[in-house]
Amino acid sequence: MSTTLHFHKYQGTGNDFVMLDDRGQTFDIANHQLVRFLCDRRRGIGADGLILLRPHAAYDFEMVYFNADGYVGSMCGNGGRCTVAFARQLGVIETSTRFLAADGPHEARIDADGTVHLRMQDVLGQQEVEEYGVFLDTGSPHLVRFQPASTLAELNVFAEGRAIRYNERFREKGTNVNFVESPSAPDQPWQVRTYERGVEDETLSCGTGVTAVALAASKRGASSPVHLRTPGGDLRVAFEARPDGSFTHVFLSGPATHVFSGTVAV
Ligand SMILES: N[C@@H](CCC[C@H](N)C(=O)O)C(=O)O
Repeated sequence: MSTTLHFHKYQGTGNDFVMLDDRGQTFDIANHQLVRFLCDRRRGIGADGLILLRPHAAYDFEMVYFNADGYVGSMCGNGGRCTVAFARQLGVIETSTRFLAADGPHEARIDADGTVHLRMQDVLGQQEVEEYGVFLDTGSPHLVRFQPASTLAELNVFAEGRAIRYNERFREKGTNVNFVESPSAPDQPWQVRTYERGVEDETLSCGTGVTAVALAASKRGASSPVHLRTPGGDLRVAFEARPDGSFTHVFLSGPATHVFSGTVAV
C-alpha cells in the first residue's frame, strides 16, 4: 500500500539533502532502498544525502545522516549546518543548539543573515599517505591532494577520485578525496573539488572535506579562518592548532538554505 512522505529539501553550498522531521521516529533506517529512491535525481526527489531529525533526551535533537547509496554515513558537515537551519524552521531551536551526530555532540549557532557556524569534533593531526597526499578524519575520512596551479578546473575529479577511493589502500572503508589548488594571491581562497564516498561522484561541496583541506593547508601557510571556494560556493573554517599537531575549536561556517518542501508517494 502506498503512502506519502512530507519532506524538506535543503542545500549548503550546493551539497543537497532530503530532510525529514522524524521526531515520531517512524522512519525505517534499515530501508536502504527507500533512501536510495528519495535521493535518486531522476526517479525520486534527488539529493547527495538524506537526514533524519530525531528527538534525544540529552540534546536538542539527533541528526541521522544517510549517503545517497542508502546507508547510514559518518558525519556530514554541510548536512549538519542544514539540519541546524531545519531545526530552527521547525521551531525546535532558536539561534543556538547542541545536537548529536554520528561522530558525537556538536554545538552550532545561526547568525541573523542565516550563516550557520558548526563546531566540528577535535581533529587528530594529519597522516602522510605516501604518494596519495595527506589523510585526516574530520568526522568523515578525507584524503587531501594539493594540485599544481591552474590545473583544478580541468581535472577529471570523478575518474581521479574514484580510482583512489577504490584502490588497495582505501577500498575497504573508502575515503572522500579532495583536490586542492592554493590561492593565486593572498586575498584569494583555497579552491577545492571533492569526490564523495557514498555518493560515488563529485559533489558541489563537502563540509567535512573543506574542513580537512583547511587543516592540511595550515601546514602550508594557511591561517585561521581559512576561506575555501568550492563549485557550490564559499565556506570558512576556523581552528586552533595544538602543539601536538591536533586541532581544536574547529568551526565550519557557511549558508544553509531551505529550497522547497513537498510530499512524495512511497
Ligand atoms: N558531504 C558531506 C560528507 C558526508 C559523508 C561522506 N559522504 C562520507 O561518507 O564520508 C559533508 O558535507 O561533510
